[in-house]
Amino acid sequence: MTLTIRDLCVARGGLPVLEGLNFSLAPGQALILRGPNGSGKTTLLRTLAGLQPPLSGEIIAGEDQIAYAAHSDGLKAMLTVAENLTFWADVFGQRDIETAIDAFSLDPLRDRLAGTLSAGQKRRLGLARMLITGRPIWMLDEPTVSLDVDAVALFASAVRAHLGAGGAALIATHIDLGLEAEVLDVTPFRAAHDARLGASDEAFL
Ligand SMILES: Nc1ncnc2c1ncn2[C@@H]1O[C@H](COP(=O)(O)OP(=O)(O)OP(=O)(O)O)[C@@H](O)[C@H]1O
Repeated sequence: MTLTIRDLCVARGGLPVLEGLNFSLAPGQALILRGPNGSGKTTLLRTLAGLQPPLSGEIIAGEDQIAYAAHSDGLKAMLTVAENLTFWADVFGQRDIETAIDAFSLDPLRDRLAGTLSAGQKRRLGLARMLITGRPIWMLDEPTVSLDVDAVALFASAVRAHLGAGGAALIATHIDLGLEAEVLDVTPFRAAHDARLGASDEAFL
């Protein structure tokens, strides 16, 4: 299923951050989101993932197509690595956690409490969750933060495999992942009056 964005305006605290966005993401395609700090990449991803409404425009995607990995890993500290993945498998109606464990080399950690993992290990587990969702369109916000070189390579391989299986990915990242991907620089779409100019109490949760 292709994700189609038409004349989209995304906002923060009611103030436009990015506007006039038009693009699509087809099966097998990766798109890298670029732009300086504060330019609106997270706001865009959150809007596409359905966590906040757009100010205007259209997001055309089928139901339950999008899986989102935010800055935080969303792990349950008192569950083990395997239990975290099983929990998410239950949420998304999936069974297989071994593919995700293999993809992110989590087997030696499978019985460790998630709360005891290092930052990079937590990130690997958070990213492994994407495979568990069974959803075709991945939205990833700075997925490689805390990852070492080997883990970045694991992540890039997982994305490649996902694309090869007909999935798609929209990835906000400042580093080169070595993926065959188009780049969408959000800079030209920054709203004339952006959220930096106004105050808002709205926090990203
Ligand atoms: N609480 C807030 N009140 C007002 N503006 C905010 C608030 N939080 C974020 N913003 C602003 O919203 C805009 C978009 O931020 P966003 O996090 O989407 O950018 P980003 O491109 O993901 O940045 P980064 O590369 O630093 O992660 C920025 O101008 C930011 O300063």
